[in-house]
Amino acid sequence: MTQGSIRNVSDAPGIKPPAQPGKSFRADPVRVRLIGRALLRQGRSNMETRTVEAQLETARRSGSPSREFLPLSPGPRTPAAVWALVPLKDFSLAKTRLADTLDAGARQGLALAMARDVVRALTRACTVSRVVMVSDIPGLPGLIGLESVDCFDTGEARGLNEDLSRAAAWAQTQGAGHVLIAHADLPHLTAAGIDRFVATTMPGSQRLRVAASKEGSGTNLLLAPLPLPLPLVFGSHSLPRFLQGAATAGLRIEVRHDPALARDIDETQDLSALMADYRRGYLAGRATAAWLQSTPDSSP
Ligand SMILES: Nc1nc2c(ncn2[C@@H]2O[C@H](COP(=O)(O)OP(=O)(O)OP(=O)(O)O)[C@@H](O)[C@H]2O)c(=O)[nH]1
Ligand SMILES: O=C(O)[C@H](O)COP(=O)(O)O
Repeated sequence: MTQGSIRNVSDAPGIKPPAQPGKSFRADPVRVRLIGRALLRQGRSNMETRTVEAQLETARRSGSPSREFLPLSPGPRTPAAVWALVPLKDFSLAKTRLADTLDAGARQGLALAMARDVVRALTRACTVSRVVMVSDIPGLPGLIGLESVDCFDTGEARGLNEDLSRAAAWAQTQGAGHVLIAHADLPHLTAAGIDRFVATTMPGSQRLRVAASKEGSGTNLLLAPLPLPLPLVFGSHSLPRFLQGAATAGLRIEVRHDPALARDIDETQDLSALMADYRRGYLAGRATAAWLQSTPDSSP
């Protein structure tokens, strides 16, 4: 596509037109910036889309070694060993709530970048023994590009909670004492923040701990003993449901409202805040920063 062919927002690469042209377009600063960038960079987003797709295609071709779990190297286990589980759905299906702002290729790129950052932070946390991605994405370890990360291959789609429950049960058979479930859309996550969250886990403790999302209704992190003492209920407004589940089971659950753990990226306004943080140098996630940096007018 050439510059001359971009006539309006819907022609701009990487950006979808607002659902209600005019109204939401004017009201939404992040969309304005994104559209401005798209007009400036013209075909670049298409190029990025191809880059992400090329990576995905390469991963697909190489495939996961099998539908079985990737081999894990044996290591010392203690009853308190905390294993991180990061659920990941197909990147082409991710971040649908950003569909009014970003096209499919851009959403894939952002989802992959944030996943890399979350996984990286977990691998650096002293309190986490092992990091396992829970997914059916072929070749995922290669896509994430980090060593010492494992993948629990979920096989056919069964849904987030079922996938995580099975991964948690398997982790227990491998020696995990606790699981730390971390969603993949937390680009502000740092090893220090994770260690602060996990630090006081006691061997054999039946307590649960959750990190609330910024709205206070979602569950960004869950630390739970194994076997899981309550059913997983991730999804919309999961936090009150976790609290209810713990109350029903007579379990103690601690809710942390830590700004460093609260900021998931779901909606367009989250993306706007993310860009503002990035510009002020307040973004921990390097891959997400690179994704933002790759737009010409976001450079300092
Ligand atoms: N393994 C697995 N992971 C999932 C599944 N559904 C969602 N996830 C992951 O769970 C986390 C929370 O996902 P959601 O909030 O449902 O989806 P999202 O892509 O972040 O955003 P939306 O598409 O806008 O809802 C993300 O890390 C997803 O990749 C699933 O069925 N299986
Ligand atoms: O339980 C949760 O909080 C989630 O599974 C993630 O939901 P969200 O993406 O709507 O915050």
